This record gives sequence, structure tokens and C-alpha cells, in this order.
Amino acid sequence: SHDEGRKKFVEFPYASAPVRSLMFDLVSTVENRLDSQLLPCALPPDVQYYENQSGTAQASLQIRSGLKSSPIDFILGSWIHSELPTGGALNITSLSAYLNSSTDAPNFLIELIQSSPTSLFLILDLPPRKDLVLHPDYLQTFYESTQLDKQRQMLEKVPEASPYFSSSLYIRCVVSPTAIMIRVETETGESTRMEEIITSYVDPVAKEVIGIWLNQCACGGREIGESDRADLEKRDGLMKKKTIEVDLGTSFPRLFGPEVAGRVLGEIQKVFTAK
Ligand SMILES: C=CC1=C(C)/C(=C/C2=NC(=C3\c4[nH]c(Cc5[nH]c(C=O)c(C)c5CC)c(C)c4C(=O)[C@@H]3C(=O)OC)/[C@@H](CCC(=O)O)[C@@H]2C)NC1=O
Repeated sequence: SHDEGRKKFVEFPYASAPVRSLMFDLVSTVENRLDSQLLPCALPPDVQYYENQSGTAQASLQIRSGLKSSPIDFILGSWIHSELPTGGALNITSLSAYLNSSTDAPNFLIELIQSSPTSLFLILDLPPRKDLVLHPDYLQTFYESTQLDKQRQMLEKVPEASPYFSSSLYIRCVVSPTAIMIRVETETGESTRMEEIITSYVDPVAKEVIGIWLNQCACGGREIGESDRADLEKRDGLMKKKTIEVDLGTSFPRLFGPEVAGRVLGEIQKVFTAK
């Protein structure tokens, strides 16, 4: 049933304690605030949890669609664990929230990509859904008045943090001017420092950003005119299509093999293109 899939998901079994605690809190915050607007996860059990042939890669996926009356399109949570040939492991945990075309407010995204105990990539953003040059009021409402850049500056001052530039120029287009895209590198053999950075810096900033998204975007009540709706749906569709290609297009078949990757990507596409 759907709560077994959810239970396995929120265990985040391969995440470090601070990452598990943060992701559990973020999922709980979103579910508690939006629960009445969300349907249970309807993914097949072999997509809610899947692994590759040899069992060296495991993953969990939860997608909860919003009721028709809700501005929520869907909430997507995922964790992926893959043993690396070098003996280390790749762990990707992500939580994203997509709004539908009843509002033009930004979406929410957090991704923690850990390829070793001393190396973490953090993506934390409210990706805009309108062009910011054409709509300065949008920039003002969602990025200036919310002081999101203060959150980015909090993490920028961590000595071990440096800006992460995605190799995908498209990914760089999609993010907001206040996007947090950093790489944290701590001393080898010093895993306590990474845990301290996650607990003392990443955790509070992520909770601040998701609070802004819930208050100003998901529950902000910003309506959209009928004439803008078609353009917004087109832009949303393109962004979903392209981010799947960039994020998953090469990594999924490599990590899970073509058969499992095809099955999981097929289910994600269904939700991403659902009307
Ligand atoms: C909207 C704004 C977005 C931004 C800003 C963004 C950023 C990035 N994600 C990357 C990746 C990534 N994400 C996920 C989760 C996931 N993504 C989707 C997308 O629909 C789904 C459905 C799921 C759950 C299954 C996985 C599994 C995965 C990778 O393997 C990949 C990665 O870690 O490679 C090292 C990086 C690719 C580019 C790069 O290497 O720089 C880059 C950091 N991804 C956005 O969508």
C-alpha cells in the first residue's frame, strides 16, 4: 500500500544522519501544510522502490499529485544510492514541488548529491516560472521582498563551500538569481565537519527557503489571467521535459540498466505530462 512506499522513502537509509533528519523534516513540513490538497502516491510498488540487476544501486521515489482544486501539480521525493567502483557510494536525495497553471508562482527544489563523505553538492532554489526581465514585479515579489539572497549569502560564507556551475547551460538558465548551487569539500577523514555544516548551515537555510515557498508560492494565492495560462503551461512542460533529460537521461540507464530506467522514467513522464 502507499504507506509502505512512503515509510521506505522517509527512512532515507543511505543518507547521513543530518541529511536524513533534514529531508524527513522537509517532507513532513510540506505534507503537514499541504496534506488536505495531496492525493496518496499512486506509483506502482516497483517504481516506489527499485534497484539495478546486481543490487548495487537502490532507489525510492514518491510522487503525490495535488487535487484539481489545489495549485499543487505534484510533490516529488526521491533518494538514490549507488555503490561506486572506487568503493565509495553516490547518494542523491531530492525533494521538488511543482505548481500548476492556476498560479505562476515559483516551484521548489532541493537536491543533495553526495559522492563521498567529504564532498556534497547542494542545489536549493525556487526556480522562476516567468521571465524576470519581462516581469520585474515577479522578481520583486518572490526574490527581493523575501530576501532569499540572504539565505544564499549564509551558505556562501562557509569556508568549505564554493559555487557549483552545472556542466549543463540549460540548468544554469532554469535557476533563479538567488539559487544556491554550491559544492562543499571538507578535509578527508574529517566527516564530522561535513555533518556540522549540514546541521548548522544547510538545515536552517533549507527550512527557511521551504517556508518562503509554502507561504509565498504554494499558499500565496497569486492567481493568473486566462491569457497567460497557455504560455505558462508551455513553459512548464518544456522545463519538465528538459530537466528530466539533463538530470536522468544519462545517469538513470547507467545506474539502473535500460529496463528499470525505462520503467521508472516512463512513470515519471506520465506524471510530468499529465493534464
Ligand atoms: C529545475 C531545476 C533543476 C536543477 C537546478 C537541477 C540540477 C541538477 N540535477 C542533477 C542531477 C540529478 N537530479 C536528480 C533528481 C531528479 N531530477 C529529476 C528531474 O526531473 C527527477 C524526476 C529526479 C528524481 C528521480 C538526479 C537523480 C540527478 C542526477 O543524476 C544529476 C546529478 O546529480 O549529476 C551529478 C545535476 C545534473 C546536471 C549536472 O550534472 O550538473 C544538476 C546538479 N536539476 C533540476 O531539475
